[in-house]
Amino acid sequence: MPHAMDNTKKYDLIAVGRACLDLNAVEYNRPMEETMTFSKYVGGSPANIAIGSAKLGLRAGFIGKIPDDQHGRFIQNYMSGAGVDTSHIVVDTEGRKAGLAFTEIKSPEECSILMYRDNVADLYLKPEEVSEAYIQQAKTLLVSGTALAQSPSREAVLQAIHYAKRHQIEIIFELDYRPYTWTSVHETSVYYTLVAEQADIVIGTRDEFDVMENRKGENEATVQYLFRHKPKLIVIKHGVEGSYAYTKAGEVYRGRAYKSKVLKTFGAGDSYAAAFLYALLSGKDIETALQYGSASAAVVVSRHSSSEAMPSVEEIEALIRANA
Ligand SMILES: Nc1ncnc2c1ncn2[C@@H]1O[C@H](COP(=O)(O)OP(=O)(O)O)[C@@H](O)[C@H]1O
Ligand SMILES: O=C(O)C[C@@H](O)[C@H](O)C(=O)COP(=O)(O)O
Repeated sequence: MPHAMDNTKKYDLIAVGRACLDLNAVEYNRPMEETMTFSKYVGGSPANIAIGSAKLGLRAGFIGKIPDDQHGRFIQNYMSGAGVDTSHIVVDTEGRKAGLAFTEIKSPEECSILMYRDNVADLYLKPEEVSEAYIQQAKTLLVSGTALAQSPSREAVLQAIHYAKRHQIEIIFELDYRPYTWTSVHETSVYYTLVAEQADIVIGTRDEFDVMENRKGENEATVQYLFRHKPKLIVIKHGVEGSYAYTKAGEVYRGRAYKSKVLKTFGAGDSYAAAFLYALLSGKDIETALQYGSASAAVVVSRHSSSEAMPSVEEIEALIRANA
């Protein structure tokens, strides 16, 4: 990370995409139909990553659009209380709503998410609402793939990427594939490929890279292709099987998942990304960053939420030490 030690930058990471609500089943181990109560948390993958990395001590900012209602104000207050700069979150003026993610916890292994994403404010962020001066103050720009699903959010993200490139800000692309937001896998593949080719770091699950390639692929072929373009670091996650980090120089690192008392499986990816990026941006090596990501995910899958559950540096380091 060339900018890792650049202290002239006001922000370590600015995330662009959705800040929404998670409504997590309070009664576990039963289907959604029988779940009567839900707890409210801030959610949305890039918001979770910004919150998680701020909790770890990164200076994080956020670009997105929230509704002009109680939910929008809850999101903004929570994020700002968590230490995320919310000065460039735009408030919608056209009656759009917050995205909702109801979670079902049927068993620790069997979890699913029911998303309500019609007319959601986040997908209406416009390119003219993205500030070049703000992005210029960041070491890295984290782009969520879901924000590419529809216009004008798609153009807003492409605009943000253009500003980042203009000012040599590193681009991190989190594939963050949410099928309900897209109308066609071909379209997803086109935009994912376009952005992945321009990013410095690409992070996703094996399944998400398959969506990008629109075929069932293999890690070797994926990285070989992307390394012919801009990426210099590619992280491919394989759930409980762990994850791999590939560098353009040809190194391959394996991160193993830590044992955890799993309550639910969602939140793993966002907590992994927050801690992995925290470690890299703090100047740690890739092997250590993989341990941070895995440890952070192991903590979050044992807790009820994705955002509120994000661990501290001390918790992550204690878990790594305990598994050394
Ligand atoms: N059940 C689990 N127990 C412990 N760690 C897990 C578990 N599931 C995932 N992880 C960790 O979280 C990382 C990301 O999980 P993964 O399921 O691949 O991503 P996503 O949540 O984005 O689908 C994994 O590489 C692993 O380190
Ligand atoms: O990203 C969303 O809109 C939903 C998230 O807030 C939710 O907590 C979640 O699904 C996180 O899952 P992950 O991708 O496994 O981290």
